[in-house]
Amino acid sequence: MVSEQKKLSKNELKKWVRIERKREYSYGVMAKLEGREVSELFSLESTSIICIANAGSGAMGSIHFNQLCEVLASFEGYMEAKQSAYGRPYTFVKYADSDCAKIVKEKFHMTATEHFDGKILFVEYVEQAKSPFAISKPSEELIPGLIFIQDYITVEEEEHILSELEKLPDWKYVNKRFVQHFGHAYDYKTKHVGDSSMTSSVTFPGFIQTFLDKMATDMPELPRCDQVTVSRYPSGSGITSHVDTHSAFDTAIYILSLKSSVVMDFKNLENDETVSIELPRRSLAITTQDSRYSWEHGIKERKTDLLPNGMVIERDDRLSFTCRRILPDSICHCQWPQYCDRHISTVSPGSEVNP
Ligand SMILES: O=C(O)CCC(=O)C(=O)O
Ligand SMILES: [Fe+2]
Repeated sequence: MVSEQKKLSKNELKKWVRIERKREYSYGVMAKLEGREVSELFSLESTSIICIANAGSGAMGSIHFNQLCEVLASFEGYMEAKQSAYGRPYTFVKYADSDCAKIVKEKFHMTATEHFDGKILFVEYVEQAKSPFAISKPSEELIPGLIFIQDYITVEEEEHILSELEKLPDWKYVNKRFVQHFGHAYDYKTKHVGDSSMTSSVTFPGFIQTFLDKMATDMPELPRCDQVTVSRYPSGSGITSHVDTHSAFDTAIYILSLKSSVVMDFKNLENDETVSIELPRRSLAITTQDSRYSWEHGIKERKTDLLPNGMVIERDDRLSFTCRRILPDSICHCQWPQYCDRHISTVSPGSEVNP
């Protein structure tokens, strides 16, 4: 580096020193906010995840997150970006592999480009475990009966579903979120199959049918769904802790997360123990057994989430599919009579019925 510096003119050297100072400052801010040493933040080996240390929600005069994503998404292998919590001026971006990430790092690190009006980015590789893309594997032991599949759909499948969802008219507003119901007519007021004031359509749009067929093929032992609720959660909204009504739906409830990850809290009704897990975008969570019948699940109303590995990230708008099979005779045969609505007619305060 010293010999290279010698070749620089005085002005170039001054500029270089200024950029170096900015870089050190950005890394210092990030280390402080992450509660780590600068040396622990980044990986010297190339990885598929990069961190833009000076662009994010709290970066003054910096590049807006959406603008950043738009540019970085135009590079091959782009999968997803996660923004740190508000006030944390850095962003993590995941590519399909380290070769794709390398092209982006080499293009932008310490370099002014036309993409960002000459602004310079500081780009480093990050190890998966120290990133918000750490594999989140909620253990079956923590929440019995919960089946979790990371990356159940591909980036392309998610893109297709999201573009189809954009076209849907008539979202209904319910408790700060928006919903659409598809499939088997089901009346949420009477809790019976039949007349439905809230069902958009009893036949599924093609892109939902394709998804249901995929699940039926992959998991033939589980109930085949005939009812789908599509929910759109503006950042900051959530869903009250609840158990999907026993007598309304069959033994497995499927939740597909789209566009943004979120932390979902599960509460064991036997001892009030709470376990929070991340539902990354494109993942599928299936509640069966205890997780279906004797644990509540809900999403807190807040704009940021603390991930299991300690990272704090900003929520984006999230969409989800909740897929279920309706019990035609409304009779539940579960082994949790103490929590079953065939025995209990009242619902605990604050809970939602058939969200
Ligand atoms: O949207 C989600 O992630 C969960 C929705 C849910 O729990 C429900 O609709 O019953
Ligand atoms: Fe639910």
